[in-house]
This record gives sequence, C-alpha cells and structure tokens, in this order.
Amino acid sequence: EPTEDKQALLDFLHNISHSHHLINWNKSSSVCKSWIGVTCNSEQSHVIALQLTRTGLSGRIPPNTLSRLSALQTVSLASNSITGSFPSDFSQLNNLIYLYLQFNKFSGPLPSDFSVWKNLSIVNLSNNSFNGSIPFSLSNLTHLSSLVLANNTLSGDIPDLTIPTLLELNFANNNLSGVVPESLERFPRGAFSGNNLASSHALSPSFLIKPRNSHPTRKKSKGLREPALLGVIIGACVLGISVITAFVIVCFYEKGGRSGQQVKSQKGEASRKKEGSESRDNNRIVFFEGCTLAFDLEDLLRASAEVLGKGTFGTVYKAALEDVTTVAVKRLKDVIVGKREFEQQMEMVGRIRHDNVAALRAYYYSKEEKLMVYDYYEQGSVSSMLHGKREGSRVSLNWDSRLKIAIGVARGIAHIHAQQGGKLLHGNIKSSNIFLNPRGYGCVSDIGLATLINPATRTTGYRAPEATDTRKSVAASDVYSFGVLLLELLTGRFPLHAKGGEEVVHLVRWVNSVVREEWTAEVFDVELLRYPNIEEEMVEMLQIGMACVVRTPDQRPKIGDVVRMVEEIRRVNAENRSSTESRSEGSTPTPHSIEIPSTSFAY
Ligand SMILES: Nc1ncnc2c1ncn2[C@@H]1O[C@H](COP(=O)(O)OP(=O)(O)OP(=O)(O)O)[C@@H](O)[C@H]1O
Repeated sequence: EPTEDKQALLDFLHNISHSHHLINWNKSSSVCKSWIGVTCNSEQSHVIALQLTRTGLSGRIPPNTLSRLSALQTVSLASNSITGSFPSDFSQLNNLIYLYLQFNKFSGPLPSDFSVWKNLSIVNLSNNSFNGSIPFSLSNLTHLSSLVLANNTLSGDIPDLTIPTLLELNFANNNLSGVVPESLERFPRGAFSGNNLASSHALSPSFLIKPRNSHPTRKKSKGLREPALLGVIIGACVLGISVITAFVIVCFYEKGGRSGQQVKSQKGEASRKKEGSESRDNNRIVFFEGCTLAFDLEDLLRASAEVLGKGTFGTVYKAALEDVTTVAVKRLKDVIVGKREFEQQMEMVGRIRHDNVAALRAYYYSKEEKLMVYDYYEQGSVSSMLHGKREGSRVSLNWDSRLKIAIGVARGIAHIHAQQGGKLLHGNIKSSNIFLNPRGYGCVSDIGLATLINPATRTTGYRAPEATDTRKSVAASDVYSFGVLLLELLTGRFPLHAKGGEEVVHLVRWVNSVVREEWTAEVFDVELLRYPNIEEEMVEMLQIGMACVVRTPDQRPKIGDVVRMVEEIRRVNAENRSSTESRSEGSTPTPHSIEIPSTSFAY
C-alpha cells in the first residue's frame, strides 16, 4: 500500500469539493484495489494514474497534494468545475505522460516551462479560460503526440513549434493572431479556426460551418463524434495504424456523415459543448458498484482500440483509456428491446458479483449505440486457449486448468440461476465467453444477452435442442451448453468441427458414437494423454458432460448437482490416487480400457 500517496490523495480530497463518486476514498480501504479513479503500479508501491473525469470536483486544486504523487503518469481531471490557475506545483510531477484538464474553469496563463515534463505525450487543456500566449517551451517536448488548447482565450502569435512526434493539434477558438507557422501548416485548417489569424489560414466561417449543418437531424450524436474523429483521422493518416483506429471509426462513426467533418468552427465548437452535455445527460455511461473506473463516453471514443472479435451480439473491442486502463467494450447490434427493458436487464446483470462471473462494469444506452464494458482478460478466452494455434500463441491448458475451468463455470452458472428467484439464465454458455479468474478458475461472461437480441442469431453447437428460440430456453438449456463445454475441454475439439471434406461433425453426437463403440479413450484430447493418473478424472468428467447433454431437458442434472459432481471429481480421486499411484504411474488410457456406465444417450 503506498501510504504516502494515499495520504496525499486524502489531503486532496479533504480540501476540494467533490461528488459522492469518491465515497470509497477512505483510510480503511485499499487505495490500489478499491479507490475509484486510482491506478497503482504493479508492485502497488505508487499511484501512477488519477482519472477523476466528471467527479464533481469544484474549486481550486489544493496545493501540495497531487504534486506529492511522484510517480504519477496520468492526470485526468476533465469535465469538472475546477477553478484557479494551472497548479504551479504540478511541475514536480516529472513522470507525467498524459494530462487531461479539459472542460473545467481554469484561468490565467499556461505554465511557461513545459520542459519539466519531458515525457508528456498528450496534453488537453481545452475548454477552459486560459489566457496569455502559447509557451514556446512546448517545443521541448520530444514525445508530444497530441496538443489540444481549443476554446480558451489564448492570445498572441502561435510559436514555431517543431515537434515531429505531434499528430494532433487544435488551437481553435482562441484569440490568436499572426500567421500559422510553417512547422504547423501540416495540420488541418480547422485546428486554427476561430482566431484572428492573418494568413490564408484565416478561413471563412461559412466554409467551416457548412458540413456541420448539412445533417441537422444528427446533431446530437455528432457532438460526441467529431472531436475524436478529428484525432483519429489525423492519427490514422500519419501513422497508418488502421487496426488501432478501427474501433473508433467503425464503432462510433458508422452512421454519421463524414465528409468535411474534420473541420471545426467557432460556431461548431460552441454548439458542440452544448450538444455534448445534453447527450451526456440523457445517455450517460452507467457504472456499477465496486467499479474503480472513471471515464465517460468521450474517453471511450478517444481510446485507442483494437477489435478482439465479432460475435453473435456484436463486436468486442479492447480499449485503452487514456492509455492506462484497459477494458473490453462490447458494441451490441440488433438489440430488439427498448431502453427500459435494456436498462433493467443491465441493472440485474451489473449487480452480480461472484468469483466465477465476469463483472459487467458499466453500460451505455442511446438510440445509436448500446455498449457494455467489462474488465479486459489479458489471457483471452478458454476458446482461444484451447483452439488457438498449437504453437506460439496457444496457452497450454493442462488437466488441472481444465478441471478448474469446469468447476468455476459450474459455480458461475449456479450463481446466475440463483438470481431473481431463478428467472435469470445465461443463455449463451460457450468457451469464447469463458475467461480465467485470478485463481485460474472459469469465469462466465456475457450473461443474459440472449434475451435482448434477435433470437434467430443464436449460436448452434452449444445450443440445447429445445432452445431453438431464446424464449424457449430454460435453466436446463444452460446445463446442456455446459455439458458441451465439458466435452470441448475433454476432447480439445470445437462443438461443430469439420471432418475431412465438407462434413461437419457435431461434437455431442461424435462423443456419443465413440463411447457407444467402446472406444472411449479416443475422445480425449491427445494433449491430455501425457499427464499421468488422470484417466479416472477424465472419465468422470465425460460422464457428467454426457449426462448434461441428454436430449430431454428434464433428464439433465440440475446445476446444483452438476457443481457438486464436478467438485467431487478431484476430491474423490485425490483420495484414491495415493493407493493407485504406484500401479498406474505414467500410464495413459488405451482404447477399450475405460468403462462408461450405460446412460440413455440421445444421440
Ligand atoms: N472481457 C474480455 N476480455 C478479453 N477478450 C474478450 C472479452 N470479452 C470478449 N472477448 C473476446 O472477444 C471476442 C468476441 O467476443 P463476443 O462475445 O462478441 O463473441 P463470441 O463470444 O465469439 O460470440 P457471442 O457473441 O455468441 O458471445 C471473443 O474472442 C471473446 O473471447
């Protein structure tokens, strides 16, 4: 626990007014683990990021508080009502990389000596009342990639800033005069609009305003889209990092008219402020309890992102918020329910906190966008672990891991089924929705989405025979999907896999036929055969899996029994193992060597 940093933050908190968002900032809780908006380094010895966007901060930043956070790399205090001049003691934060102070009430001059922050990469001081000139010392920042000073009252000439790393620049809507220096001519004209510039860059407002007003009906959403679009388009052009920008471009700008939208205007900026706050008020990101993240839609839009994959319900992006916090954002498509029903479902799911259920951290609903925010699981899903490329990227899943995945998932489903008087189902158990919790147990994600989305778009392979339509799903349908997952863990095969030519093999049918032929050992993943003394456990798991996938829902075990059975696999065999160890050491199952008690299989 970084006690000095904690005290500095408490001193900050006690000397500035703030909203209830920071209620969990207290002495008794862990600053690194539970304080909202605070991120520590991996050793938990220092606070490295402070993200207090929209937390109702108002008044001056108390001196000698934040400046004591010596390892701070990110300061985000955007969208508050902070007054006073730029905190002079921030000059002590010489590890600063990201500085976001936009949408506040700062006034007075900018710091004259920016060179104290030699690692600064992103500076956003826009939408304040800073005055005075733009300091020339900015040109000493050799890592600077984004400089946004728009919507202030800065005056004087624009300094000749030769910063090769700079990708985004916005000085619009100030009182700047003179000409745009040659070093900055590469930036779009809109970056300088709304000033008193004398050269050809002093553009006619009508040119700038036109594109914005050409789609009056889309006013609201554009308010959110444009600032990020500007950054992304410039970044993409210069860097060509199309994968990273895909999230913002594909995700958020799909519906908006694009031509000419990069250009900003004085009038446009003014209306953007208004539109932005309106739409934020109506459609804000809703965070759930226990979430230490603090960001808003604009942060999400700005985040560098990559597509993790497309699923039945939409596309999932890995988004790096202000390059410190990484989250997974699911952008839903084909949502068939209205706002109220959507919110109710999210509230239900967002309240679930369990070791074996991936927490939904936040959601966002607007007419155009429905987003869900989860923790990002670095290791990827169980599906990618099982079926990723055998060499290299594939994480080896040994038998213990597979057992722990099965136990975790069973417990997770049981917990889900215990919610809402038994009314909540998962509806889409599959290996790509299973992740590993910190102790290596399975953790279930994507709860309850099936009821929000067009039922025709459900995944086959894991789907129970009766669940042809989401509305016909019952608790036993989740048990069936869990059974398929067990078979997948045992066999290392996809639920539907191609067997030479075009023939598609249904895993459940295949396992049943192999077992019927008494070639049971054939079903197991060859990767598992190198672990000694696990055949009994594998057979037990196979029995449980096969019991879960019987055709008639009533004949499947209840999830509570399934939990007990999978937990028993290890317990029972741990007791037996010592006596059998000497006998079977190193042995692997051979064809015909395993007996499966006869069950009434459906296939
Ligand atoms: N929180 C997360 N962390 C890391 N990867 C994730 C996370 N959530 C989803 N993914 C990965 O993103 C990809 C797309 O996920 P998504 O849930 O949209 O599709 P799916 O699981 O393949 O199918 P479905 O939509 O039916 O659930 C998958 O590979 C999934 O494992």
